[in-house]
Amino acid sequence: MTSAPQAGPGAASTANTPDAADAPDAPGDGAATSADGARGLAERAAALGRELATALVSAGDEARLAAQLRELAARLGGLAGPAPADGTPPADTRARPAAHHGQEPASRSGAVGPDEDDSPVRRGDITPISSPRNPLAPPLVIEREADGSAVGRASLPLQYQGPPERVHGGIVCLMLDQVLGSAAHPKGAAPAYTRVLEVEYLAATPLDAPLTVRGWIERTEGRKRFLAGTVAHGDTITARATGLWVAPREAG
Ligand SMILES: CCCCCCCCCC(=O)SCCNC(=O)CCNC(=O)[C@H](O)C(C)(C)COP(=O)(O)OP(=O)(O)OC[C@H]1O[C@@H](n2cnc3c(N)ncnc32)[C@H](O)[C@@H]1OP(=O)(O)O
Repeated sequence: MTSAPQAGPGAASTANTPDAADAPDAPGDGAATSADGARGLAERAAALGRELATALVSAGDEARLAAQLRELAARLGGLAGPAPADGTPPADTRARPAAHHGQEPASRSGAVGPDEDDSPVRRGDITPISSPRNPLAPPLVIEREADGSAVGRASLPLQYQGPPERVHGGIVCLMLDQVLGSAAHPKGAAPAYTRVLEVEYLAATPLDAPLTVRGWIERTEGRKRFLAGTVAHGDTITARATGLWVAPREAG
């Protein structure tokens, strides 16, 4: 096991998950006009995107869906605030430059990895499982434990369903990839990538229920890091995984 906070690609992908205290206000609270309005706006809009996805896949009649769409549209419009007279977006909400592909991690909360810099769009900011600004992500909130392991928590709504009432197996695997990837990056470790990920599905992973995903390093051999992890609902381990993360040779 490692004991330090991590850095690296897996880490970066998890580090943008906000602490509860740092999380944006609930969506629909009005226009995001604070100094870090771009991030707040993006995260609020992403939250509405998640609500939209849930509404679209939920059983219901068209009238009910239409009402939900109108309500969401109103809340989305409320986030944007009044349009400037000349149509120019305010400076802090302009489209950011395309993502770079550097290795530096990002952290919103500091709970995992060092604090993020102010670079435009950070790789860790956009993963489809942990990013608060990506409406595809639940998001899974990942933190580093004192012993160096990583723990992610999420409750997955209907759009993540595979078999009825169960989380899709690919999503279970995605959560494990992300959390084990975070655990694979103790502070100062070279970036490493998933080389092997084996998942055993032991029991149903329920929708709309608190899930805990854990990952830890079992051993390290040079540039190879062997990981293990679990997904649990309460005391029930619904999946477990082992994996190998490898730093490219050129990383030294
Ligand atoms: C930053 C923010 C964004 C991050 C998002 C979150 C990421 C979440 C995690 C991911 O999704 S990572 C993305 C998916 N993974 C990849 O894209 C990795 C694709 N694979 C590679 O790029 C290369 O395979 C890799 C750099 C990982 C390694 O290539 P190499 O050519 O250097 O090595 P190779 O693949 O031949 O094998 C590496 C070592 O593993 C060993 N190995 C391979 N399979 C094994 C196995 N099954 N069991 C044990 N060892 C195994 C292999 O023998 C070898 O050991 P040795 O170096 O000691 O000889």
